[in-house]
Amino acid sequence: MTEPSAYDVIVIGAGPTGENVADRTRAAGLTTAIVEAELVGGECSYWACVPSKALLRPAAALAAARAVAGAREAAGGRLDAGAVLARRDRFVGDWHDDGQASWLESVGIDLVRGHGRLTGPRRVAVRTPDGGTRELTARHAVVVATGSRAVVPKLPGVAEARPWTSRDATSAKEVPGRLAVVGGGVVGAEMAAAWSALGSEVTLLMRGERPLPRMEPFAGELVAEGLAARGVNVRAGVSVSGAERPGGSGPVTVSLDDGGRLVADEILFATGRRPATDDLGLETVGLEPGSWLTVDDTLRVTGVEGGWLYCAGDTNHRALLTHQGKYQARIAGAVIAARARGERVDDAPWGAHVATADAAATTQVVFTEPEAAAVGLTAREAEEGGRRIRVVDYELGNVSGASLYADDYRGRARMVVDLDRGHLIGATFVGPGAGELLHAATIAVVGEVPVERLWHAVPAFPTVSEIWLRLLETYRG
Ligand SMILES: Cc1cc2nc3c(=O)[nH]c(=O)nc-3n(C[C@H](O)[C@H](O)[C@H](O)COP(=O)(O)OP(=O)(O)OC[C@H]3O[C@@H](n4cnc5c(N)ncnc54)[C@H](O)[C@@H]3O)c2cc1C
Ligand SMILES: NC(=O)c1ccc[n+]([C@@H]2O[C@H](COP(=O)([O-])OP(=O)(O)OC[C@H]3O[C@@H](n4cnc5c(N)ncnc54)[C@H](O)[C@@H]3O)[C@@H](O)[C@H]2O)c1
Repeated sequence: MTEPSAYDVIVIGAGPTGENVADRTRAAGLTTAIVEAELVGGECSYWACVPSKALLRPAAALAAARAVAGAREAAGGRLDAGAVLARRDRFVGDWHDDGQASWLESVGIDLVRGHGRLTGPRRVAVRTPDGGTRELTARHAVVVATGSRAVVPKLPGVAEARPWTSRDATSAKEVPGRLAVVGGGVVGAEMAAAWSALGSEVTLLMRGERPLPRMEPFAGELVAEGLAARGVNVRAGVSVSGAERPGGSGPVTVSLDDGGRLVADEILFATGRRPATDDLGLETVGLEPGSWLTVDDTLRVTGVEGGWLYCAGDTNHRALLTHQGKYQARIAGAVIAARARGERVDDAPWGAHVATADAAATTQVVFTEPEAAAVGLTAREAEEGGRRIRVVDYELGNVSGASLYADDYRGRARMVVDLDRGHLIGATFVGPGAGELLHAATIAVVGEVPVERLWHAVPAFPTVSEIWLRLLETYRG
């Protein structure tokens, strides 16, 4: 038997999070191996963020031109679905990871291809593609960054009906004639928007009243209106009870709990995620296989003796977003390096070694038409957390910059101010291009900038950012 390869740090999973942890630990001088079972770059690069945004962007560009008289007349045609899919394919490198793998090599991170499993404290065994096993040991830390997988509910006939998950919805090579989308979360809303723009007849089936239930209610309302205006049949308050695709081919018949039926060519389940931890050897270190891993603010998994196990990205369930995973990765890399060198860990809120923003300032942009962008707490979350708040709303269409940006611009903004602390703790912007308004709000929340000081941050005329002036004027009364 060959000796295990010894590293300072082993990262399991080379998605955006794993790559960034490895980059930080090797930059700190720690020898680092990264284990990847599929493609370096992870779900985000090949079956999630990147292909979904590549599918959505052409529709947004066309909608932007159509929203301006004069340009509208030049933008009368339909999207070229073939060209959109080809552009998506280029963005995902045709599902090859050579570029990302050679970047790992160029910076001195060892890539071990195969499925990684913990076999005990600081030990990882990798089942390699040639059927062999490689044993690795870590002097300082093992980091789990294995991400998450789509959940498909166990309903009668659904598995046999070969449903789409987000992987199929982002990698499909043809536009289905009719697409049923189950679930009104972010994946459901974005994929309904993308495929309807590409020519599918889309029905969005949601259990709740509106899409995007985690955002301010007006976000879901405006996004539902936007989807309906673009031809999506948005059906609220309905649950799927089963599906049937006789012989596994041809159209799928979807049964609904109100007794109704729906026939589609494909059915997408966009019904949430589960952690990719079921075959990870968690039981060998006293943890529950298949569970989300609980971490402290330094990203160290709680309840593991010796404190050598870390978890960042989707798998810790703090915020299932690429940019938050990468933020956690930067923090985890710094913490592991500090502990390895025996340095003091700066774990006060907003310190160098804690992911404080996960709880206080998570950001998200939903790339529907209109876009919905949010940072920090919603009014409801703030109230449930016992904060004394003031909520200020303003119609984005009443800002001159917005009316120049698009005719009949429709959108809304909200800021949530903590009255005891005197600064923003949340903000939401919904409207065409609203995603680009978000970072100013993020800086105000993270910087805890007093509202009175924001009065001196003068937005340029005539930009949509003048929304800030209007929100502050409304706040002052
Ligand atoms: C359709 C869709 C669109 C999205 N759009 C956005 C967006 O626009 N913006 C955004 O911020 N977020 C978006 N997300 C969320 C985003 O994709 C995830 O938050 C992100 O991918 C998480 O990164 P990660 O590195 O934690 O995990 P992943 O990207 O899932 O990477 C984990 C990696 O670990 C590997 N792995 C798993 N188990 C093992 C093992 N045992 N051994 C070796 N390797 C293993 C996997 O193969 C994978 O490569 C989207 C998600 C979906 C589904
Ligand atoms: N632009 C972005 O930032 C972006 C885009 C896509 C995904 N993501 C991230 O990926 C994660 C996964 O997204 P998602 O949309 O799959 O999950 P989600 O948890 O956001 O939404 C899933 C939705 O499905 C519903 N649902 C669950 N079971 C159901 C059932 N049996 N029938 C009907 N509805 C059901 C839930 O009520 C929920 O509204 C999210 O946390 C999101 O943050 C981000």
